[in-house]
Amino acid sequence: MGKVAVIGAGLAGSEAAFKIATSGFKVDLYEMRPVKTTPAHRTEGFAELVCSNSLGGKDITTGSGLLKEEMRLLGSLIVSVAEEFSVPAGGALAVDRVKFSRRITEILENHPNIKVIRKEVTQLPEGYNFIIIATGPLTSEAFSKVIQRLTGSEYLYFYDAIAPTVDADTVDFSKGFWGDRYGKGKGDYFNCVLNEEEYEIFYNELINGKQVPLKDFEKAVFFEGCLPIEEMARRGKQTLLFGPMKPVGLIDPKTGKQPFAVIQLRKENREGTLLSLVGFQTKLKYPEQKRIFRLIPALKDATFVRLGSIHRNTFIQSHRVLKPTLQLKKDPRILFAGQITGVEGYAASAATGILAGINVVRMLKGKEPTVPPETTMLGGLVRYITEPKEELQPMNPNFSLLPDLDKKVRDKRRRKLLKAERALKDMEIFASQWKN
Ligand SMILES: Cc1cc2nc3c(=O)[nH]c(=O)nc-3n(C[C@H](O)[C@H](O)[C@H](O)COP(=O)(O)OP(=O)(O)OC[C@H]3O[C@@H](n4cnc5c(N)ncnc54)[C@H](O)[C@@H]3O)c2cc1C
Repeated sequence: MGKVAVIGAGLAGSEAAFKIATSGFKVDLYEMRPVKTTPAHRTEGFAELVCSNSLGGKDITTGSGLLKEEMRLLGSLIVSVAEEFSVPAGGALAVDRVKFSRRITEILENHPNIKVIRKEVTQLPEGYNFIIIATGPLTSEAFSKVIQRLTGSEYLYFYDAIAPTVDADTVDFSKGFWGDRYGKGKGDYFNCVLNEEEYEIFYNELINGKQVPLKDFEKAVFFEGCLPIEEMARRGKQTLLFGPMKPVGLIDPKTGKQPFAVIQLRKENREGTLLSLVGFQTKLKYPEQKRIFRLIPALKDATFVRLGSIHRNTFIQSHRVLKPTLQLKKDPRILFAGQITGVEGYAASAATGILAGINVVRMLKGKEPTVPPETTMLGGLVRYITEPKEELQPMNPNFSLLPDLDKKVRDKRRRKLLKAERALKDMEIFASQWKN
């Protein structure tokens, strides 16, 4: 029988170890807490929720709700324990975080196939047939260096500067034009145009917007390369016009002139259904981001599918180093799961842990590793993080990750419902067949 190590007993590592153990295989689960802790964790419990106590919405017409339903079909430990200790939270699955983590710890510590080893892993442990790395966004420094050696240093990020992303369907394309600066490129940018007066209003709101207070461990100096947009604006009224809002090299076809200022939107996925605001990473509070960015004429009615943020986050460039099966291309006996792969949020991290566990079980049985169909949220998510692109930014589950099944259906909710039903049907088949 093969030997498996799972490193990190967070959301992803707990799911992976549980899947392997309940499939009848032995697994060593390494967790460094309480011997060494992270700047965000407070306890020694497994699957500790470090911030919000919510695992996101339950409605299957939301990306996060659909993903959790798929996880349930795959026998998720996190989802079943979350339901056991849920607390009222409207449409969201929120939990009593202490009882939740305590129960998961109990289940894993008492499982006959799991051996828990409480120590910081500083080298890749030897003597294992398969290793799952699930050390999360706050991977210890010593182990980050190991990952860096495994993936190549240029493929490991330590800070995460996320720019807001909007649903392309909600952008007013009459308030700007497509084009690259100096005509270089393939026309992947949409330029939202602002005149002087619009810029003035936007600028004043931006510098006075309410910011999220920095947590102690985040009080790092911002890199010049990823300054929050409002920080940059505070350096002077002209700074943005020479930075991310510079209009040079762009001619508005409507006026034949260079606009006063632009905000560029870049396609975030192949289909172009998601567009991100280039260079607009921010520490503004979420409601402030929506209010202020909707002052940009083209974004007046925009739906934000992701809001901007900057925080410490260790993650690999999965699209360069991982297969969709979550195996390291260079060494397929090593798999990655959780936020370190570039997915974001409790549920998405846990879901990738289940997939890593499934693939290790398959390989232990001498079978090829697998990926859920692309019509499922988990299938869409792992394809998204591993498909070729310029750069990876952490990704939440979102409906635009799934192929459009019926473009003719106008009603958005109905289209989502159709996608969700199809996803669940396909996941049910996958869940019943992955063991074969
Ligand atoms: C400050 C902060 C706030 C967040 N808030 C939210 C939120 O509100 N909602 C949300 O959905 N998501 C939030 N996230 C994201 C969320 O934490 C992650 O998506 C999720 O916890 C990731 O799961 P994971 O299993 O990948 O990592 P974790 O849950 O972090 O698990 C990784 C585990 O690995 C252990 N470990 C690290 N290095 C080593 C080592 N060398 N040896 C042994 N063990 C090691 C850690 O102790 C930890 O237990 C937040 C993240 C951070 C950092």
